[in-house]
Amino acid sequence: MSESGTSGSGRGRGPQRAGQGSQRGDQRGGGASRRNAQGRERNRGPQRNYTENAPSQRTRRADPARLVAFEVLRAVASEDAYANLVLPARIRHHGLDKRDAGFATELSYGALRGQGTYDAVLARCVDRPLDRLDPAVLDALRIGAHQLLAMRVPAHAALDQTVGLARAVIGAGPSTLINAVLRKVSAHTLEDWLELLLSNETDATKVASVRYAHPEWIVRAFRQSLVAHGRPVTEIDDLLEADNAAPVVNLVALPGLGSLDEALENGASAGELVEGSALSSGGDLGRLSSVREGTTRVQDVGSQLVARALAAVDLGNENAGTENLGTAAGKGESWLDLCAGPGGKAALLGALAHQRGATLLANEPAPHRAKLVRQALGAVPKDAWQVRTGDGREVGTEQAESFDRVLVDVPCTGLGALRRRPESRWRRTPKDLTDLGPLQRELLKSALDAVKPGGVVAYVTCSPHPAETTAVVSDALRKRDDLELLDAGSALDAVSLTGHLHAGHEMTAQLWPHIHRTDAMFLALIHKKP
Ligand SMILES: C[S@@+](CC[C@H](N)C(=O)[O-])C[C@H]1O[C@@H](n2cnc3c(N)ncnc32)[C@H](O)[C@@H]1O
Repeated sequence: MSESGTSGSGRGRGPQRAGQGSQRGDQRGGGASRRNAQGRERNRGPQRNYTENAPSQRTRRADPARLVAFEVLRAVASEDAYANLVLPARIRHHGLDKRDAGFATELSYGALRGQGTYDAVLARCVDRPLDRLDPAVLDALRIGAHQLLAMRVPAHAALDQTVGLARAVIGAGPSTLINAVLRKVSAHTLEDWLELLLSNETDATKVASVRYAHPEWIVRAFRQSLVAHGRPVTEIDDLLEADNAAPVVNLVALPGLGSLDEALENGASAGELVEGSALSSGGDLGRLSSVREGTTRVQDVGSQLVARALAAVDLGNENAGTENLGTAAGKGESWLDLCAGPGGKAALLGALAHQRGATLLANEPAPHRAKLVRQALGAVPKDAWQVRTGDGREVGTEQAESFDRVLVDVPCTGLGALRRRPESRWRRTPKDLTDLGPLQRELLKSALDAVKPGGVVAYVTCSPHPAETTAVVSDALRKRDDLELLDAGSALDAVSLTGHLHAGHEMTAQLWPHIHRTDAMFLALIHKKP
């Protein structure tokens, strides 16, 4: 299907751009593409050469990779599905090879992330409001727009294949509309479209919203978040842009149990922010025996840093101390992970607890997630941990003043991990913030009740929003006089390899995708006075 053109896809600001991949093309004929090892179609040229055929004479077959992307978008829109769960299942179902799987991933994630920008473009090319289009047609248009505006796909291939897909799965009538609309889309580059759409727009929030494909409320929320955590508001563009890049995959070797050697021998590179971490080279991690055994796990570096920071707090006990004190530090301590599912931080904490002769109770109310916690802890010797399936709000009264270290990683909006969940920015609403606030406060209260005098609670969210970070912590501190904040920025520095993350502000700490290349993880360390 692909015909040659010349290559070129400039880096620009806007929705996810396909990076510069290797130019080794796949030379299969028929419906197969000339995709490189990253699944990107090669030889995208600035010129727009269309086949002369009318839509009815063009391909009627759906290219399997595009079909997978279409099915992912449909499941997200009509079944409230999560793209990261649907995509692997659809890839398996259609038997895509590595290149086509890469292409389908980039196409589905990119079309979902960039939806706001593409809808603004499409609105200029369609003769009716977008919400009056058949939702399946709109998804096909979004897929076409992403190929035309942000991927290295030749325009004729993007058009032919998207129209072919529409003919095969939606019908002949809609494919004519899709053909006409995508031709209009292809008349300009993304930068030219943004210029056309935004040159007369004076509202900076609207500009950022369309340019970086984020809802306006999130643009405003991120500005507030930057300010709340002591960062210049001028970083907003970098922050929004970081959300549109495909996230790196980090690995953690469970301390005392796992090793990164195998991952490093297979192309991973050593992590620069925290010990025991590596940057995956991609591909199927299941080929690594250490990953299959569960002693090496996929985990964002931000999560690794906050878990290690909690474990490293010097509680002033004879036995407790920093990791450098070796296995005696923390001996005999009880640790609690109050909101543990699916168990990423619990696995790291469990391994650290085992190393030090401490024990971990991991709590999770959702039975299927509690099962995931057990699986995550599977590589850690069983005498070091237990899983409780129940409401974390009850632990504070049931097991008052029982734990030396408590992690309370509360359910949150996930605004700090938008790059991982391509659809979530369009699903979340400001109401989620207000709905989650009471639960976050009750869980923190339970954690503070459950910790022993002299112990420490780590309040963690994967969101930088002040409503679910600093406001929750200051409310808790206002209500009691037996609490004090420890310096979370210094605690993160102490467990980082660089020693200076510059994440701290007014005793709490905030990591950022555009600064630290981690999820936007928030940490407050609250010490209960002895
Ligand atoms: C942000 S996630 C925790 C992530 C986890 N710490 C990890 O690193 O894998 C929040 C968890 O809190 C759980 N949760 C929801 N309501 C809860 C409650 N009332 N008590 C305890 N946990 C709750 C959710 O099911 C979810 O698994």
